[in-house]
Amino acid sequence: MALQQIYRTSLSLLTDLYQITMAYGYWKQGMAEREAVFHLYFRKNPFEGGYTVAAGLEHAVEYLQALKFTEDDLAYLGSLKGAQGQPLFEQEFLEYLRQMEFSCDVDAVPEGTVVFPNEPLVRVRGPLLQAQLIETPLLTIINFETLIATKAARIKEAAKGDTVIEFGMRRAQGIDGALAAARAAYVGGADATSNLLAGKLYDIPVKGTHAHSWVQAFDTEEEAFKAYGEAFPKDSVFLVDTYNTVEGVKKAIAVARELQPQGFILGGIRLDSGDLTYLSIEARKLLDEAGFTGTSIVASNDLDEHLITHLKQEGAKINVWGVGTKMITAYDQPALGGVYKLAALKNGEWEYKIKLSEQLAKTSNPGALQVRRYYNQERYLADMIYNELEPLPAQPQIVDPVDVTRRKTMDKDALHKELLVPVFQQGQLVYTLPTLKSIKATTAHELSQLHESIRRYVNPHSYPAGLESNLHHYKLNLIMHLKGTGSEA
Ligand SMILES: Nc1ncnc2c1ncn2[C@@H]1O[C@H](COP(=O)(O)OP(=O)(O)OP(=O)(O)O)[C@@H](O)[C@H]1O
Ligand SMILES: O=P(O)(O)OC[C@H]1O[C@H](OP(=O)(O)OP(=O)(O)O)[C@H](O)[C@@H]1O
Ligand SMILES: O=C(O)c1cccnc1
Repeated sequence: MALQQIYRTSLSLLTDLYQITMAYGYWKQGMAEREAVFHLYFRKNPFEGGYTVAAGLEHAVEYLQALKFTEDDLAYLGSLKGAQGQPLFEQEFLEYLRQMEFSCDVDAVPEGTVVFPNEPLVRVRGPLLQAQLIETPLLTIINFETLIATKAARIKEAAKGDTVIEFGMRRAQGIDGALAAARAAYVGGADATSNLLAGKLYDIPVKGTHAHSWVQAFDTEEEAFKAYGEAFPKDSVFLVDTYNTVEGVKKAIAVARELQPQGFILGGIRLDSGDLTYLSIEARKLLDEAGFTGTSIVASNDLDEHLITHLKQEGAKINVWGVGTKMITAYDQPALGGVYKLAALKNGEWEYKIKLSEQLAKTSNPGALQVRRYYNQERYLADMIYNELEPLPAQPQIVDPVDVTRRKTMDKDALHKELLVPVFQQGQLVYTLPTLKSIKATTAHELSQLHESIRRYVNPHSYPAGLESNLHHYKLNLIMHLKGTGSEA
């Protein structure tokens, strides 16, 4: 219950006011218990990339498990006044909220899974009032963590097997921005964090070096290195760029030699400014010549996947990457833009719902959706978004979302997996939350199943993911019906 521990016992008011006003309205209309289906999905991969890494489910589960209005919450809601000073909500409604127990079915894509636009990451089916109420917090949690996990995956990919340490806490968007992002970065690919509380809460390995102030606090750089080396004879990484980087490396080597008889091991040096390619090459030469071939070269300073790729292409001799601001804030795209849309409502029979949009691609999808991922021994082949409430044809076609005349015919039973798995059934948790380490392993495996051309940064290929053709046609007809333009031929 990490989030609750940090903040407070109830997060039930962590939602937009309009969720509660709609809840009140549904309750008054007698619609509160009508069965509804909502989907949480995004429309575009972040960072102009070719994939997205799902994250945040564990926090979403924690939130849903604790969804209960406390006396304090209800007193606050009871104190809210409308424009004429009248109470906003009737006492009887507050009583309904007091008795409310979460009873939805929730299906979701496990954390670490690679996902693509328009695929539901979470599907909620249950009483309309409840399923609506949880829109905002689900989006808050899943949007942010998925965004950061994706950024971290890109950065880890650029590092090509080198260690990546998340150094971003000081630049994060507030406290939870630091904690949730540290976890998401680990899910995506970071190997460790400098954030101690995240390390404790989530069991993420913690790592670090020292700051420039440590060096400044001593009369000379040598004294600073020596003092740090005496404190940490087996775990020292010296920051060498406070005054002159090349001289700093030479001093680090001299101190390491001096302390060697006492069993000192120089774990690494860190570069935090200047030309990281040139300086790392020079540092590597000096270290190797002095016999410190196992000493790591850590680099930090505004790094991201593009700069890391560039430095590697230039031949930089860096093997540990400290990445802060650009990873923890998803600097080049600060929000994922995931949405939560009503897709079906029961009125005796299921009625399918869509939200119209100017563009077909932005119009939401009706039904109770599942994603079937076809794959072979080597890689993932294609994803089919289909309506679980309707039968699947034996040879379903996947419709290309960009060019609807392009179709891919699949054998329904060809090797596949369903991405959404049961998480809550009638409000009861039925999902065993994987450990963070196994989620991280899932991410690495998932990424390995994507063709390189989908993982590249510049103009990545788009992975084939589209609607099953019956669903596609149903959607087109519904759009034409709602627009009053008849139906598809
Ligand atoms: N070889 C390189 N090619 C491209 N960019 C580099 C290279 N080496 C370093 N950089 C990047 O150039 C930017 C400027 O670095 P520089 O150290 O000159 O300035 P700075 O960040 O203001 O330094 P300081 O931390 O001392 O204030 C940083 O984002 C750094 O990561
Ligand atoms: O650059 P980031 O990816 O965010 O990584 C974290 C940065 O935080 C620290 O320094 P800080 O930025 O506090 O000071 P500095 O810029 O003067 O080194 C560290 O030395 C890194 O440079
Ligand atoms: O341990 C480090 O070197 C570190 C930690 C946070 C931010 N920058 C660097």
